[in-house]
Amino acid sequence: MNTALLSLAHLEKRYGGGRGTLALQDMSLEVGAHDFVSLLGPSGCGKSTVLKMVAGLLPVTSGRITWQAGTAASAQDIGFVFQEPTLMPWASVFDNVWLPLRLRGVSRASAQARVEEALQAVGLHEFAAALPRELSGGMKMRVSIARALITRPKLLLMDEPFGALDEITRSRLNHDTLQLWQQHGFTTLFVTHSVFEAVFLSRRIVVMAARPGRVLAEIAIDEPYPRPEAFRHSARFGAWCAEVSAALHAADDPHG
Ligand SMILES: Nc1ncnc2c1ncn2[C@@H]1O[C@H](COP(=O)(O)OP(=O)(O)OP(=O)(O)O)[C@@H](O)[C@H]1O
Repeated sequence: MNTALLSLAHLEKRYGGGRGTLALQDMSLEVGAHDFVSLLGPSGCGKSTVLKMVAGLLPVTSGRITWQAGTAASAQDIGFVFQEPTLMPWASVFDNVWLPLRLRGVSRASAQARVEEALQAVGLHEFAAALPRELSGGMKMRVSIARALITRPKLLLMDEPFGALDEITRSRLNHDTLQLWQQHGFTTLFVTHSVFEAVFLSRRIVVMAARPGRVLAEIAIDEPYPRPEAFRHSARFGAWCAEVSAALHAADDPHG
């Protein structure tokens, strides 16, 4: 694998003190530069907790998060895409994407070329003046991705970004996410409940279980990129999905 961008060592998270929920137990993971790693598991296995700790939004209870020298975990190095697009409803697509630069003091005029480039990258260059309510769910998510990438982060954190979309839009955004990832060279840490989505996208899948949140297995999806749509319908895809599903169900929780 490439040099590690980020390494998680024996991470643990307990919410609410000594007797609180053990949200994550003993998670270790190396994320390489330009890696695509998915965290896959049922609700409550601690996937969002991991992303929030990596983003520095939540303190770890124990364990360590280490960044490769020279890639300090500043907000500038990390882009975050949530399940909800979280756009400002009163602001145009352009102004939503400009926001992270604006917060850094970059004027609208100076940001123009970069915002246009980001909108072009997600296929929304004709919608710069539109308001969020004029867009479909998939288009709103594209705006959210453009906003996350506008600062050219080294690491893109995606927390179930396509879970609320219809299947066709979801497939298209899977494809476009891989294209952006290949073109721009950032690292992606992606959270999903979907075995199919994890297999289609990832170089590696971290399979997790709940109560307590923990890692069950790490599976490398040894398939070349770019991954064409035909990959989804191939026997190899089916075999990967079967392997990942088996790992996921190894810890079947009768109360789950
Ligand atoms: N702020 C909090 N306070 C207390 N418990 C929390 C908090 N946030 C999450 N938890 C608990 O920690 C565990 C892991 O939650 P987390 O949201 O990380 O899981 P997840 O795998 O992302 O779930 P989902 O797929 O439903 O988003 C769950 O049991 C959850 O109830």
